Amino acid sequence: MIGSFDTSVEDSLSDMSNEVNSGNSQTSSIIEDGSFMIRMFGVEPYYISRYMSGKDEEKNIDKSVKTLSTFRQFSDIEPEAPYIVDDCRVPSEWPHSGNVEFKNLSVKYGADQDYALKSLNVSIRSGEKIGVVGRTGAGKSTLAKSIFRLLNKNIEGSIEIDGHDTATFGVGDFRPKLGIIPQESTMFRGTVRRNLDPLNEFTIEDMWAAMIKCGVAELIDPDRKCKHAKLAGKIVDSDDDIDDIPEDDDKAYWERESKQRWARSGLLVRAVLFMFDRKWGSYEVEENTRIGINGHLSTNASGFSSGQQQLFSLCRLLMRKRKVMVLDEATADVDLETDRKMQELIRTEFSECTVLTIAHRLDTIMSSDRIIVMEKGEIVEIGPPQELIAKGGMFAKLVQANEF
Ligand SMILES: Nc1ncnc2c1ncn2[C@@H]1O[C@H](COP(=O)(O)OP(=O)(O)OP(=O)(O)O)[C@@H](O)[C@H]1O
Repeated sequence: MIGSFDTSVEDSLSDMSNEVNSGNSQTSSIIEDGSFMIRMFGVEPYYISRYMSGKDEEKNIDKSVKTLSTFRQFSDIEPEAPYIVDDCRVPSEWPHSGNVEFKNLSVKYGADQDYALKSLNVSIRSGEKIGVVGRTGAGKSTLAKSIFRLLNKNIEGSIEIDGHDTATFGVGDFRPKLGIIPQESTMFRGTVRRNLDPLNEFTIEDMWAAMIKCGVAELIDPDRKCKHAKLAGKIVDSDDDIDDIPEDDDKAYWERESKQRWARSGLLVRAVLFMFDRKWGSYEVEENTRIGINGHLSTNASGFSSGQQQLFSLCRLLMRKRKVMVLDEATADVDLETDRKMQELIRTEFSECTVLTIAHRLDTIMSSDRIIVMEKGEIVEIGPPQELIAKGGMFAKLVQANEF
């Protein structure tokens, strides 16, 4: 996952920091021993010696000191729960149904702080779609974090998934078996492919199919040129002659294409292109473009809006369907129309999965099987949305005020 050490240590740390924030267990476990990294890269002694020798320009020194302090921050991170528990490994088929049970779950962020969740008791059936609502600070995200055991201490009670208390498993064992779209989507420096499939688990066809379903294919293939986008049949007419279309990662083709275009262009056009953009035509392989599955995202988000980044997160989840999934404000940054399409997609694609959807927007959760209404860390109402509205309680008031 942390594959960009070749670019610069600082970029990698920034990527890793994002991954940790998004709950990536693999990275968390790697950085939990920061001193190991310092030893591994020899960064601290290296920067100190450069700093002391006074040969660096001021900006390099600043960068070095910044990097050093980043390392120190990582080395201060407290190790989380064991990554793997040898005598309690996750069964290969777990979770097989997706029943989730919160039993007397209480959570605090610190020993001297108030409970953020208070004695939660709720059973969620396999395949149920649950909307979780409540005002700001009600405890919705804490509930999501608890499912992934991102809060390790000050937890009382248990969360059982298909009869197994998740606290008995190593976090590195069980987290990958569940799916999440966190509040803040993460994109990494590198190719679109790396962003969708950092562990090289999927085919190009899987990626295009997911991107088309989530409506992001056109963001990375605006001219509709990539073969697999065409093969997926939704981007261009089906009677296109696809034999002449290259593989997405056929670098030689695109270089040839680029030269041919150059050769075909008239003198005047060539002069203009030469002056303004010598790389015209180099399509899939051009550095620092986000075009095509091998297009590069030059910075973490590379010009994608936060809503578009959320759609990419949904793509990842679509490829890695899990029996239990949590969507924490996963479509909060997209417009209403796109949100509706995404909810429809979630209902059809994840029909057999248990999905907890945390949302402020009424529309996002109205078609849920049941709604959990939270207030000050407690569940104050639970039931099908229409029943709750008819009951005239807190959910009805929230709906009335459209205030989530
Ligand atoms: N990292 C933290 N450290 C200490 N307290 C926290 C932390 N994160 C959340 N809390 C507290 O826990 C309670 C529940 O917060 P939580 O983020 O779960 O609410 P929420 O319902 O998700 O809110 P929002 O709708 O604004 O996202 C709040 O009182 C909040 O102040």
